[in-house]
Amino acid sequence: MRKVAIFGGTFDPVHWGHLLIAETALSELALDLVIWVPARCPPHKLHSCWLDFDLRWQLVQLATYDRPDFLLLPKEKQLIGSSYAIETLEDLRSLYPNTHWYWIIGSDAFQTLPKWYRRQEIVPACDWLVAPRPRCLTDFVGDRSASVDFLCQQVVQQLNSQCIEIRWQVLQMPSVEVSSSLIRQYCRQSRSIRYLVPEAVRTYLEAEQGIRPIV
Ligand SMILES: Nc1ncnc2c1ncn2[C@@H]1O[C@H](COP(=O)(O)OP(=O)(O)OP(=O)(O)O)[C@@H](O)[C@H]1O
Ligand SMILES: O=C(O)c1ccc[n+]([C@@H]2O[C@H](COP(=O)([O-])O)[C@@H](O)[C@H]2O)c1
Repeated sequence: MRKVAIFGGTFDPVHWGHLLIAETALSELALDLVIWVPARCPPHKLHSCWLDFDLRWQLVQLATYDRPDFLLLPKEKQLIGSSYAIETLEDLRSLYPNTHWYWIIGSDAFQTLPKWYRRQEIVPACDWLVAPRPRCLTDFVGDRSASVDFLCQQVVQQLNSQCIEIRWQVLQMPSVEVSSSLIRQYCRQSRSIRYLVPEAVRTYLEAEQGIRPIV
């Protein structure tokens, strides 16, 4: 049976943190494939995106094009309207039968799982691979991996109280502070985003969007 992970995100824009997470999942779980799914219209983000869907998709393509085990979901396969996880999974299941499914997610997004649309179906359908994220650990001192475990256990309890069982594990990787919001902030402040995003992403943004300075 094939082992495939879905990596959903807004990717506004894609950054090195995303690539590190996908790479860690691929090698730690010996996955066959990571399918990147940029959300056309993220269901839970109140603010509109900085970059439009076509550009966010194109930047993920630039960041992943040289990796045969990273597959970017073609634009035309992307749902029009809200990008609910269960609908993404249902579509991919029909394309990839005989597959064991994983879902890659940061620990901040994992904390929202007890509120996801049709969670009774999406949660048990995948193994959840949680990437530790410093921004949801600000209240903790000391052992950070223990803190991520603690946060995840709280999510498990909330799900269990809704009679939902979950299979999950924390990815073994250094936690990294980089985020799309930080990239957007740096761009607004005309600060360099070199080494925060792949070079091809940086140069494309600079050329297409006139984003400066990129020293
Ligand atoms: N540095 C990171 N460490 C761990 N998980 C991350 C990191 N960056 C993104 N993720 C996870 O990757 C997935 C997609 O993230 P997304 O595209 O929303 O980027 P983001 O950096 O979280 O964006 P923003 O800063 O706008 O919220 C989410 O599950 C998110 O938690
Ligand atoms: O299905 C849902 O209800 C749902 C609610 C919140 C987030 N998601 C998914 O979580 C993934 C990460 O979202 P984000 O905001 O961190 O980019 C993305 O694939 C979303 O479709 C899904």
